[in-house]
Amino acid sequence: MAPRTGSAIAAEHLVKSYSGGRGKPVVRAVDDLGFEVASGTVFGLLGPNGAGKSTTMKILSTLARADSGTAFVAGIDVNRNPGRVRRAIGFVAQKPVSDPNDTGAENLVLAGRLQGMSGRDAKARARALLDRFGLTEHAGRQVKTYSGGMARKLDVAIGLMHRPEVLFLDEPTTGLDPEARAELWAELERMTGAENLTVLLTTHYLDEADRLADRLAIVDHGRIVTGGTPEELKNGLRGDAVIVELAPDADAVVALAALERVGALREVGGDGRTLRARADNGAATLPAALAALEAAAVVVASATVARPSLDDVYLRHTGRTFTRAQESAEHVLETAS
Ligand SMILES: Nc1ncnc2c1ncn2[C@@H]1O[C@H](COP(=O)(O)OP(=O)(O)OP(=O)(O)O)[C@@H](O)[C@H]1O
Repeated sequence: MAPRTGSAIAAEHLVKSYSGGRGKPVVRAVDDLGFEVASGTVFGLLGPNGAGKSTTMKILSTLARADSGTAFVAGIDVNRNPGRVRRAIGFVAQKPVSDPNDTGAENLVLAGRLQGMSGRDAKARARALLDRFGLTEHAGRQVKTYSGGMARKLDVAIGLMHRPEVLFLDEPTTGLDPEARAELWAELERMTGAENLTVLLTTHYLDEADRLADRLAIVDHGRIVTGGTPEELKNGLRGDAVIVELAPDADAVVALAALERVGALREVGGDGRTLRARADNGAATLPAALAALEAAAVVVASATVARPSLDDVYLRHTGRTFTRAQESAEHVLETAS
């Protein structure tokens, strides 16, 4: 496959398996996965822990080799020319890369020098990036004194030192508090506009994908289950979500049957005490839904109507809510550790 003009990333039929270790089955982390990212755009890979996002990113950034499939990054074949790909990309991993005992400015200049920049160029670029990320007044402080949000911004700046064409951001805001997340989102939005960068972002936060990604792909069990702009994905669902939270002793089976009898509701389903359905006009349908539940002697704790969210998109394509998928992935990780 040759990359299409205008696409900064083009991946096709990628497969990567890991041995599960002593007597355990092989894990197919990436399973026939492919997508394209237009130059100068932000593309999000959204999925719960273990979906295969990091493995995909590692293949595209040459840190891992696919068992099969092809991938071009910045027009370069990752299998044939990994060295050239590395020079064209920046990679911001989940773990910090800065030296905690050096200052922010020292970390940036060192990163630039390692990438082959002259001392003067590295210092000028470091100054510009410190300014862009609001770190100028902290430039002379050791990184170990930075807050989590500041250290994360520095990691992104380090990834940008050598002016990459494509930036990989692996779960950029995991572990940050809500305020630091919001601040980093704003910085990332400004940065992508100013640097004419292509960004591939992985995240398990629905709101992060919704806010930052021009287009996104939802990944589940190593495969892309659906993709598009956040708006396209949400509009594809037609109608509002009607969400009913049952009281603790309510019978969920009886409640589901009652909702299924309401003509204006479709896709009625349940996840524990939370029941969900779709309706063309959620607000107009809610009274009938509540009346049906009352007639069936089901006690309701709360009921809401919402415009479609990416969680609804995820549910439609995978059969489970994102929160449930994330919880079960975390359970697997805890059991394994
Ligand atoms: N080096 C490895 N050896 C064995 N199994 C691995 C390895 N790396 C990843 N896996 C497995 O491959 C699957 C996909 O993992 P991957 O890290 O790509 O998912 P992810 O969506 O990025 O999740 P996370 O957000 O937790 O990083 C998981 O089942 C994981 O346990």
